[in-house]
Parts: sequence; structure tokens; C-alpha cells
Amino acid sequence: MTRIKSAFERQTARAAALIPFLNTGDPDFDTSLELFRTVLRTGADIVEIGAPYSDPLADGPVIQASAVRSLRAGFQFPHVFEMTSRLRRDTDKGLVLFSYFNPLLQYGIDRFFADAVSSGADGVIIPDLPFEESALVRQVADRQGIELIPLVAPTSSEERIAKICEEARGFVYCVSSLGVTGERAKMSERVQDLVRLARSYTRLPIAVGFGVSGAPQARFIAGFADGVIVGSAYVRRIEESLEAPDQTERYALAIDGVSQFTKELTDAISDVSAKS
Ligand SMILES: O=P(O)(O)OC[C@@H](O)[C@@H](O)c1c[nH]c2ccccc12
Repeated sequence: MTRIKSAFERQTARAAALIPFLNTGDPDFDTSLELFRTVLRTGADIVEIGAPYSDPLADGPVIQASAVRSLRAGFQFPHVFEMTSRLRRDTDKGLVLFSYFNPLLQYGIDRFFADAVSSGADGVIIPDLPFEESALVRQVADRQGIELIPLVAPTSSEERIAKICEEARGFVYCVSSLGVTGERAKMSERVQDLVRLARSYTRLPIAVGFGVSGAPQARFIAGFADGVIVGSAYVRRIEESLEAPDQTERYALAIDGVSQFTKELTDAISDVSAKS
């Protein structure tokens, strides 16, 4: 059984897996390594390990600012492999590399997947991978033995969702709403229809992301999906920690912030299974 599959299977106690996203190198490499370790230690089942990019078209202001911080702190693309191999030593949970298509193309598709496998990654998400190129990329991923996790959006036609789900590996990422990443006060109820539709085309786990700002949305999603993906709300806690005057306090605030938030989210998700 793959680590991604077992991460979802382990959720018999909880209604859904918790899947945080953080950018590698935000606010610097060593601190982000400790932040990833902290969310994994305090309850995350899978992590999305972001490769910061200078032109993150699908990201809202919080993750855009995070990418700027990482790049300013000297992030280079191969650091995602260093991050993954460091985390792999500590954990058997799911490690998913997250990169836009362009920097991955620059690095070389075959080289990227070969390095991803040797770093211990279980999966890859490429949010802006054009459907027309996905067959080639999936073939490389399959050949290298790593799972290429697709996204379906509220705007996807049923025909396109069917095709994406048929070719999916690992899990299916259902984007909850139109637009860019970022916390929403309320999630669209329509995401339940999207998950229901995807479920009719795949037996893989289905995770929902975009807009989760805290426990209420996590609880809502855990009621009908297998995974809750949270990015901006975590990254905002890192950003807020940087307002503290000195480095030691900034570090402590960031670690405490993501640790406390993970507990809030896992408690909310566990609530759901207790009730159902
Ligand atoms: O930030 P949010 O609204 O919690 O959404 C998850 C998102 O951060 C993460 O999955 C992600 C980060 N960058 C992306 C770009 C496209 C799609 C998804 C993402």
C-alpha cells in the first residue's frame, strides 16, 4: 500500500485526512523544515511541499507573499528535494511535492520525477498542468513510480472530470471555488456536488482545498470528503509571526501558530466522525 493510500486509510479514527500546504523556505529553509515537522508531528497526514515560484498565477496574496519571502531567503528549486529527503527521514506520512508547471519544465520533467522519487516523495501536484500535456507527464510519473495527483475544478465539465478521474493517481484534489487560493468566510455548498460527481468516476480518496480558514470549514468538508487541504490559513500564521521584534520570538510564534492550528483542525475533523 502506498503512503498516500495509508494516510487516508489511517483516518478510520477521524473522518478525513488533514493536508497542510507550506512553501519550502518560508521564511527560511531551516524554519520551514521545523514548520513541516511540527504539522506532521501534531496531526497532518500528508503535506504539500510547495516550490515557491515568481509567477504563482493561481495563488492569492498570502501565498504570493510567502513565495516572495522564500525566494528572497534564497530558495532554489532543488531545495524541495532537500526538504523532502529531510522529512522522509522523520516520517512515514504522505509527502507531496507541489510545483507550477513552468519551473518543473525548466528543471526537466524526467529529472524532476527522478529526483522526487530519490528524495522520498510519494506524489506530485502541478496545479497549472494543461490537460493536453498531462498524459506525457503522467507517463513519466508512472514510469518513475510516483503518483501524479490531479485537480478538478467547479468549472470542469462532467466529461473532463470523468477523464481526469480515470487517469488520477493517489487522490483527486477538488478545488472548492473559482478564483485563487485564499481563506474564505464561507465555502460554496456546490463543492459537495463536485465531490459527489468525482466519486462516481473514481474509487480514489477525494480531498477538498481552497478557502479553508479554520475549524468550521474543515468540519464541513470532513462531512463528505476524505481529505481537507489547507494552505493560506497556515501561511498567514507564518506571516503574522514575522511581526514579532526578534528572531527567537518569531520562530516560537510560527511553530506555536501552526501547531495550535493543526490541533484545532484535527479536533474539528474528529468531531465529525464522533457525530456520524
Ligand atoms: O490556500 P488555500 O485557500 O487553503 O488553498 C489550498 C492551497 O493553498 C494549496 O493547495 C495550493 C497552494 N498553491 C496552489 C495553487 C493552485 C492550487 C492549489 C494551491
